[in-house]
Amino acid sequence: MSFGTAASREVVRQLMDAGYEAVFVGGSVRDHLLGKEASDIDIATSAMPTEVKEVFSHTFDVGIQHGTVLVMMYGEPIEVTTYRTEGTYADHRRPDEVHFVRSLEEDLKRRDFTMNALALTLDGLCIDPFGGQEDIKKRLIRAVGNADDRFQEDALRIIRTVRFASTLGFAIEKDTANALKNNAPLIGHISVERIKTEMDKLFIGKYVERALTILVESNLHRELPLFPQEIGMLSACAPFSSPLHGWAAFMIVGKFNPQDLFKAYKLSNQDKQFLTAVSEAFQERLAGKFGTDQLYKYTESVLQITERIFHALYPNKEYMTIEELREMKGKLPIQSKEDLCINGKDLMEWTGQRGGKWLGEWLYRAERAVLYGQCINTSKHLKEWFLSEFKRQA
Ligand SMILES: Nc1ccn([C@@H]2O[C@H](COP(=O)(O)OP(=O)(O)OP(=O)(O)O)[C@@H](O)[C@H]2O)c(=O)n1
Repeated sequence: MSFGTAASREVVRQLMDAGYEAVFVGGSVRDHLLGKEASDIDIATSAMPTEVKEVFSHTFDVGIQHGTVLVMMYGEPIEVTTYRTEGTYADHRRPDEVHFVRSLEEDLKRRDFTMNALALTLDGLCIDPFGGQEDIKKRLIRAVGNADDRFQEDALRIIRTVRFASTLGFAIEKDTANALKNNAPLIGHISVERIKTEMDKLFIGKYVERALTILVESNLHRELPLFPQEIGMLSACAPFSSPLHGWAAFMIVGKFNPQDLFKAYKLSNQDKQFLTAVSEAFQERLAGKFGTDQLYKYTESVLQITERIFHALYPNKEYMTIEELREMKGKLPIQSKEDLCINGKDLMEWTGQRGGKWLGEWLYRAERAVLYGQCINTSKHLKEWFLSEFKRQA
């Protein structure tokens, strides 16, 4: 099975033709060996950044201080990074300095896990100085060299370990697992944005329950800004079909005030909107409210995760599957305001009155009338309904 896109293969070929070494590296090689479709193909080369720029006519300096040049090939952007070692990591996050080197092995040595320290040549030869292929076969996450060093260099790797446990279902090798526990407090050096990105990936992993257990057993959860006490409950809400479903369960199981959660993990406005809706829907569900109003006002996604959490917390209570929710929602006369057959212009025309606040109020009433079956959603029926109601109120 040949690896890489035509564009990425061409970039490797041209670097080699110019007399440099060039190989595929990183997560895409790992995923390829796992039989998964590889995305985000990275190329590493012995050429210095200035030399890479000499080989190609279309390049961009995206991270040249770290050795990365973006090469445009057949309209596709390809990242090419010079083999490098990294200096000290004063803040446990970013290296203070990088040194460009001509040796691939030196470059692979600075990487986090054996499964990520593999390189693939254009001919499909796997360069694997740290036994990454064997670990992939054994389904093991093992740090390259000394695990303490790897985590101390870059504390994000601590969360990456658990994220990979979630997405790949791999076990963590003993020394790496010990180092994970011992270095847990370093998580404090990572920005919440980065933690959030890793948690997003962790939530949608196929093995999320196992990963959540690892997180707690390694005491990593204590270092996170917020974490629910009831880990079993959180797991019971899994699997999650999107990161937001994971955060919703996290919020409800943890009994967190949504505002505290938003602040702690710096969530986006879009995330906040979704989670606020889940929080409200859950309260209504608890209060025994589940009817036309809820079906109408919440999206299928909000309803689905709310039901899932409700079921996990109250397993003996009745629960609706996504198919049932979808069917019930589908039976509503309208799905949203936009489906209403009339608009403000119609109301102005029928009454001869000018626009104003009253329009919104009457459109809302028309929406409820249709939703609750008091009027059919056609222009003719709505006109009749409206004129009689309007006259009655005048
Ligand atoms: N904290 C990190 C992040 C990345 N890497 C190295 O850089 C490569 C590329 O990292 P990234 O683009 O983040 O990809 P992966 O995390 O490996 O995979 P995915 O794309 O699935 O997130 C990794 O494979 C690994 O060799 C590392 O050593 N330490």
